[in-house]
Amino acid sequence: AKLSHAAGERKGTTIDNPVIPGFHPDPSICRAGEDYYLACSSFEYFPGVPVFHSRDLVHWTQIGNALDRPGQLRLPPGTRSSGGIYAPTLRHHEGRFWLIVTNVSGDGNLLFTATDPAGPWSDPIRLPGVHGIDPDLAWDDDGNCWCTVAGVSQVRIDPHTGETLGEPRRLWSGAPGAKAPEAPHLYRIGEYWYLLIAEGGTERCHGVSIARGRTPEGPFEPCPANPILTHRGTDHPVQNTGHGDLVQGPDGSWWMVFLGVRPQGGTPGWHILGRETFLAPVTWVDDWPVVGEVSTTMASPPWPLQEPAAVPVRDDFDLGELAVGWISLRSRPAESHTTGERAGWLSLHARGESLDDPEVTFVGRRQQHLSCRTRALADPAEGRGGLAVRLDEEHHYEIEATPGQIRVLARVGPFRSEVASHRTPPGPVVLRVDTAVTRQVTDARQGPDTVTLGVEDEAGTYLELAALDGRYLSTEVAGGFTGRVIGLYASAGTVHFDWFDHEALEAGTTVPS
Ligand SMILES: OC[C@@H]1O/C(=N\O)[C@H](O)[C@H]1O
Repeated sequence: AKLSHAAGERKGTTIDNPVIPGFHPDPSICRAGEDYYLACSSFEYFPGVPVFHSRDLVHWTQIGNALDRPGQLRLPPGTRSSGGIYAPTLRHHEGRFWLIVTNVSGDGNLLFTATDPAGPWSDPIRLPGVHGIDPDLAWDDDGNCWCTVAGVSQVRIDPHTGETLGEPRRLWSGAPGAKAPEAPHLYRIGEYWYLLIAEGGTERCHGVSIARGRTPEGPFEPCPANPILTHRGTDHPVQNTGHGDLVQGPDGSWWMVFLGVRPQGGTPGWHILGRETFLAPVTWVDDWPVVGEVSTTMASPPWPLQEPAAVPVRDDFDLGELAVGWISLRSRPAESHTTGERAGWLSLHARGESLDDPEVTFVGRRQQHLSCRTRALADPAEGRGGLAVRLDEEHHYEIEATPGQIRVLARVGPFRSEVASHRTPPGPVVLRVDTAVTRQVTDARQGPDTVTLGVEDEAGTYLELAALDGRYLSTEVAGGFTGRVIGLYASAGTVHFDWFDHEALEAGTTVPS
């Protein structure tokens, strides 16, 4: 089942940015005819490397995950949160799709190919001679394949065998003293080879710079206007902008996808959805790219937009397999996640004893809306489990059901607490989590949002059990490279879930603070 994102709705002549909201960082994009494909990093989550399709660069539908077999994606239990799969590069060359990515939790740099980006992708081609993260692929007219990595260095490889051909060479590494030159992408555009990089690190100082040369190996001269994109030192609503990739639009114009965050609340601002995928127009001056204005509402590209079908609010697990947008932690053993054991229900069998455990049976969706409501019908008769908002093993809030009892639990760093407890009649129960962004910031100490957790009785009457400050489930507090994932878990025995609702809450929907 495909998951399409209603981002970028056309209101008059504007579209919304980010074009792929929620934790979709390190976007890499390629064009194949009239189709666009985009891949993102995925860290400790399985399946890995979500792949999206678009015909208009504005509306993106997730069509699969490139790494959806254990043989492709090994994330052993020791894989730390924000370890695992770092930034990918996705390219289309000679009728084939190529994906190169780093698994920093063991396997290093890996190359995958496919004829259809929705999958299946190949088993990994290992690249033992390629050292460094953020590997890029580019081919020259002589058929040489150049692999460039963060730092920035480059080596010629045989993409069919993974063999490195020749010694790695250092290339241009950004402005003198630039921190963390990474996310290199090499392009042949017109008479130049361009080397695009990110620098400054993926936080508030992030930016994009570029250099050009006459050959894929350089030498490269830096653009006098570097960085060509950064919001460092500004109070722009979109921060941490960087890690870009260039693409040509249907009309030949140029565009950049890149990551950014939307801090909420008072000062310094906390981002809760992770690093999201944004789009910006690019024009050329003296054969140098100039990135257009970045905003959360931008002028619509000058071509017809192709809006996909809206994402259904309810997933009722009737499809016999989980939709592509569902992600689990590090692995998804068939025996712990079943759809069909109880017809039309998702059955989760516990492994770890709580969300503190890297092996916990958890399956969730990336939170994509600043304000949203998530509900699920859970039957805890044979176990213990519920609905959680997770950032990592040390930062999560959950509402947990056992037969006849509901508890709200919170873990923030070293602190664990049972925030609330409530007796319920035996049988299935509707669990609910709302997140509501702080709209009116009247006090700099206000957090980004409020997370409320509660239950609905048979009549649908909602009983709120806890309202928690969302800053503790933000990257500014927890660190890391990911964003919130809202999902279902079992921490003992078996818990069955009949359905899962996830929907945006209208702006201004208030939940008590
Ligand atoms: O997103 C994970 C890594 O973080 C980075 N920059 O901060 C690299 O470009 C990504 O590979």
